[in-house]
Amino acid sequence: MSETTPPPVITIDGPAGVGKSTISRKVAARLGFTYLDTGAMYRAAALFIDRLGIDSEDETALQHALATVSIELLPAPDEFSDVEVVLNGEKVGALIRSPAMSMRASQLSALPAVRSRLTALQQEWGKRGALVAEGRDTGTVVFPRASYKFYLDASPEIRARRRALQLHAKGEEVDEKKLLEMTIARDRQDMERPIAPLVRATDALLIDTSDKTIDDVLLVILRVVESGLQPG
Ligand SMILES: Nc1ncnc2c1ncn2[C@@H]1O[C@H](COP(=O)(O)OP(=O)(O)OP(=O)(O)O)[C@@H](O)[C@H]1O
Ligand SMILES: Nc1ccn([C@@H]2O[C@H](COP(=O)(O)O)[C@@H](O)[C@H]2O)c(=O)n1
Repeated sequence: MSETTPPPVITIDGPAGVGKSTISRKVAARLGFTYLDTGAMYRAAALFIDRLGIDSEDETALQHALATVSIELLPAPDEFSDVEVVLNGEKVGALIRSPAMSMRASQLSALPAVRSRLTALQQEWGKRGALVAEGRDTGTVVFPRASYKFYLDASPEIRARRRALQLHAKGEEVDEKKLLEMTIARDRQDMERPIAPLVRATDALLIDTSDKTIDDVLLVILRVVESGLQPG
């Protein structure tokens, strides 16, 4: 029996608002890889569960409902936009990107039924072609044998500041203190859950983005990938 080599996967993990989507989209565009936003899938799953009103303690009901859910990610029109998320045929991009949905996705993503279903769906993506996958556990759990792994980090204050600027640019009202509190709370939830917590894979290259521009970070990643050397 002949073994085929799986398509290459680059994983980019890190805490909330550190720049994973921004950087991953650019890396994917530069390399011609598909961009996989695993956080968008957790957000869509949270919306799905809440709409059905399933008791999050009811593992069997969750497993049953999630077994048939359809979560599609449509390519973003350009490297600056979010992927479009289609939940059971409905475009839900605008509904899942609010700060409230960020927290809800974080709460529900700790549930075993949610994690096992979404991990399986994400691993299917990895079989179809070259990927840049970003999230919290893409280098540790989803694609432990990824070709290249990166872990982005920056202080919560810097991340909340960047998020505030981003929302401000969109004309949204911003309470930076509240954003900081939510960032810290979400990180804690994601880092302290028992299953697939946010942690740097031992073989991931740590990039502290605090004093780096987006282009600096992009350059570091592309240099590693184009050199063909494993980062870890
Ligand atoms: N190195 C950087 N320097 C300055 N701003 C940055 C940098 N990296 C990202 N940003 C900005 O920070 C904001 C948050 O980035 P982004 O949405 O990519 O983070 P994320 O890690 O995907 O967040 P989340 O985990 O909530 O999905 C964006 O406005 C982005 O432009
Ligand atoms: N691999 C992942 C990706 C995301 N999550 C959870 O989803 C929340 C939203 O993710 P964003 O990247 O879109 O902000 C996040 O806070 C995590 O709780 C995850 O568990 N695993």
